[in-house]
Amino acid sequence: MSSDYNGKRTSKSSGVLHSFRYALQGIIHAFLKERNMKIHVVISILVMIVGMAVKLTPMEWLFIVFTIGGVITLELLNTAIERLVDLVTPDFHPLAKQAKDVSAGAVLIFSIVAVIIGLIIFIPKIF
Ligand SMILES: Nc1ncnc2c1ncn2[C@@H]1O[C@H](COP(=O)(O)OP(=O)(O)OP(=O)(O)O)[C@@H](O)[C@H]1O
Repeated sequence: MSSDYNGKRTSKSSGVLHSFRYALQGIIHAFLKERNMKIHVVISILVMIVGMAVKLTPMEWLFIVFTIGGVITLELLNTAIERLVDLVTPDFHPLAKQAKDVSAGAVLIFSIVAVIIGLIIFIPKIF
C-alpha cells in the first residue's frame, strides 16, 4: 500500500520501515506496561542462559526458541486484545470479561505447554 490515513505514507519502502517501527513500539510498550511480559522475558533469558550452560542440541534449541517465541507472541496478542476491549468499553460488560479471560486463557495454555517442554528438555540434562 502506498498511502495511509492523512497521506502519511509516501512510498512502499517507507511504509515497510514505518510498519517495522510501529511493531517495535508495540513490543516495547507491552514490555514496559505489562508485568506478565516482563516475567516472560526474564524467564526466557534465564532459560537461554541455562540452555547454553547445559549445551542443548540444535533440535532442543529449536523447541526452546519456538516455545519462547510462542509465549511472547501470545502475550503481545493478549495485550492488544486487552487494549481493544478497554477502548470499546470502559464499563463492566460480560463480553469484555469473556474476551479478556479467553485471551488470557490462550497465554496460560501455551505457558503450560512451554513449562512441559522445558521440563522434558532440561530434567534429563540437569539430573
Ligand atoms: N470491561 C470489563 N468488563 C468486565 N470484566 C472485565 C473488564 N475489564 C477487565 N475485566 C475482568 O478483569 C480481569 C482483569 O482485567 P485487566 O484489564 O486488569 O487485565 P489483566 O488480566 O490484569 O491483564 P494483565 O495483568 O496481563 O495486564 C479480566 O480478565 C476480566 O475478567
